[in-house]
Amino acid sequence: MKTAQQSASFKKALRQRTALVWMLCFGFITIILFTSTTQLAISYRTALATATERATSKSFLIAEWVEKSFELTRFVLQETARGFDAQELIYPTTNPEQHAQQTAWIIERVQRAPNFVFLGMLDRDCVVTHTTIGINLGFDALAHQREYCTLAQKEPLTGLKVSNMFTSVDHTQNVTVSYPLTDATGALDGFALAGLDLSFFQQWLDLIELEPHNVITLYDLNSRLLARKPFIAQNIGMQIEEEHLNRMAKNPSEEHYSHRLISPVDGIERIWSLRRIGDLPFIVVVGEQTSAAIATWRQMLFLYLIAATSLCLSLIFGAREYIRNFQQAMEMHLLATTDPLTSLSNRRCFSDSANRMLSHYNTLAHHKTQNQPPVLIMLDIDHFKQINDCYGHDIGDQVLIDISRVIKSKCGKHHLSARWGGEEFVLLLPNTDLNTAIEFANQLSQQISKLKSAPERTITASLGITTYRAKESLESLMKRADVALYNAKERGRNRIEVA
Ligand SMILES: Nc1nc2c(ncn2[C@@H]2O[C@H](COP(=O)(O)OP(=O)(O)OP(=O)(O)O)[C@@H](O)[C@H]2O)c(=O)[nH]1
Repeated sequence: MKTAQQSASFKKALRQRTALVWMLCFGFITIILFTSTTQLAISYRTALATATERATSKSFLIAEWVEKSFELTRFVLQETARGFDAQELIYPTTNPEQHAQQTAWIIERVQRAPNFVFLGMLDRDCVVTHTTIGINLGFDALAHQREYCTLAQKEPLTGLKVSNMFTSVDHTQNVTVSYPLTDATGALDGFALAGLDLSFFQQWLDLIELEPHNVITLYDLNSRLLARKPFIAQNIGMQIEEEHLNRMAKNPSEEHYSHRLISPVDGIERIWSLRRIGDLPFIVVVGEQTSAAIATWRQMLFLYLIAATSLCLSLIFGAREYIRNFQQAMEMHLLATTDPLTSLSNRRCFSDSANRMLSHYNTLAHHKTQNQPPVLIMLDIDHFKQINDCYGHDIGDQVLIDISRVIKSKCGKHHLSARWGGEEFVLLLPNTDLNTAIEFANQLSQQISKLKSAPERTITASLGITTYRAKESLESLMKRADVALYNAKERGRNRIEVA
C-alpha cells in the first residue's frame, strides 16, 4: 500500500514526463507533417510548371513549323506575282490563244506547291482574270463577298494574306492565300491568289509522337478546328466555343496564354498552351494531360503518405512504450528503495544515503572544516506487539504510517529517515550538535504521544541517540545507537538515552 503522498509525487513525476514526451512526439509529428506538406506542395507546383513549360515549348515549335510551311507558299505566289504581266489584269487579252498560254504558265506554277488546290489571278476589284480550275472569266459575283477578297484589299501592299478556313465544294478544308501585284510606281494592279488544302496540317501532326491523352490542335481565328492530334474526323471544321481561345482569336496583341481546363472536346483536364502563329490567322493549342503531368508527383505523394504515417505511428508507439517503461522503472525504483507500508526509505536506501553522508562528513573533517558530525537517532515503538494484539494488525499498520508521517515532516529534506524494520525507525541528522539532536528527539517523542491512531491508548516510543565519530563505519554507529535504545527500553521506555 502506498501513501497518498508517495503516489502523488510519483504521479506528478509521471505526469511531467508524459507531458514532455507527448510534447516532443507531437512536435516531431508537426515538423514531419509540415515538411512533407511543404515538399509535396513545392513538387506539385514544379510538376505543373514543368508540364506548362513542355506545352509552351511544343506550341512554340509547332508555331515555328507552321510559319515555315507558309514560306514555300509565299515564294510561289511572289514568283507568280512578279512573273505575270500586270497589264493583263488591267486590260486582259481578248485573244483566247494568248489567254490559254498565260493560264498554262499559271498551271505550271501551281505544280510547284503540292498543297495548292488552285491558283488564280485577280484584278484589283477581285475579278478573276486567269485561273487553274477553269471557272468563268470575269467571275466576280461572289468574289466581293468572300473573305479572301476583302482581306486582300485591306492594306493590299503588305504582302502575303491568309484567310480563315472555309470548306470548299469538294468538302476539303481550305484557306486562301493572296499576294499583291504592283506596277512600277508601287500602285496595286491585282492579286495572285491560291487555295490551300489544309489536310497537310493533319498529315504533319500525325507524324508527331505524342504521349497518350496529350493533344495538339490548330485553329483559325474563327476558333474553327483545322487539325487535331489525335485525329477526330467529326471535329475538324467545327467551331469550338472556348473562352480563352475566342479571346486570343479576337485580340491580335495576345501572343501566348497557358491555363488549366477540362477539354470541351473529350472532357479530359489538361494544361493548355495557346499560341498565335506569327501573322498567320492560326492558333496552335497544345494540351498536356494534367493527371499524366502529376503522375510522378502522385507516386511521391503515396510514398510520402506511407513514410509520414509510419514515422508518426512509430513516434506515437515509441512515446507510449517509453512512458510505459518509465512508469515501470519508477515503480521498480520505488519498490527497491521505499518501504511499501510507510513510504519511508527502506534499510538499503538508508544505508546508501547514510554512507554517502558519513563519507562527505569525513572529507570535510579531513580538510578541517568547522562542521558538526551527524547524529543518529534510533526509534522503537513501545509495546507494539500489544497494540497489534489489542486492536489488530490494521490499527498496528496505521500506527506505523502515522509515526512515519510525523518523522517525515520533522526531518524535512535535510535529515535522512527510514523504517529500519518492524516497528523500528532510524534518523540521521547531518551537521547537528548533540543538544539540538536531543531537543529534536524530544519534540518527535511528544508528537508521537499525541497520535490518536489506536483508540484510548497513548502511543510512545523509546529513542537511542549517538553522535558519529570520524572515520567509524555506519555499522559501528548503528550498534552504539542500538545500545542507547536498549538502555531506553531497559530504563522504562518512552524515554531518550544517549550513548
Ligand atoms: N501491524 C504490524 N505489526 C508489525 C509489523 N512488523 C512487525 N510487527 C509486529 O511488531 C511487533 C514487535 O514486537 P516486539 O519485538 O515484541 O516488540 P514490542 O512489542 O514493541 O515491545 P518492545 O519493543 O520491547 O516495547 C511484533 O508483534 C510484530 O509482529 C507490521 O508491518 N505491521
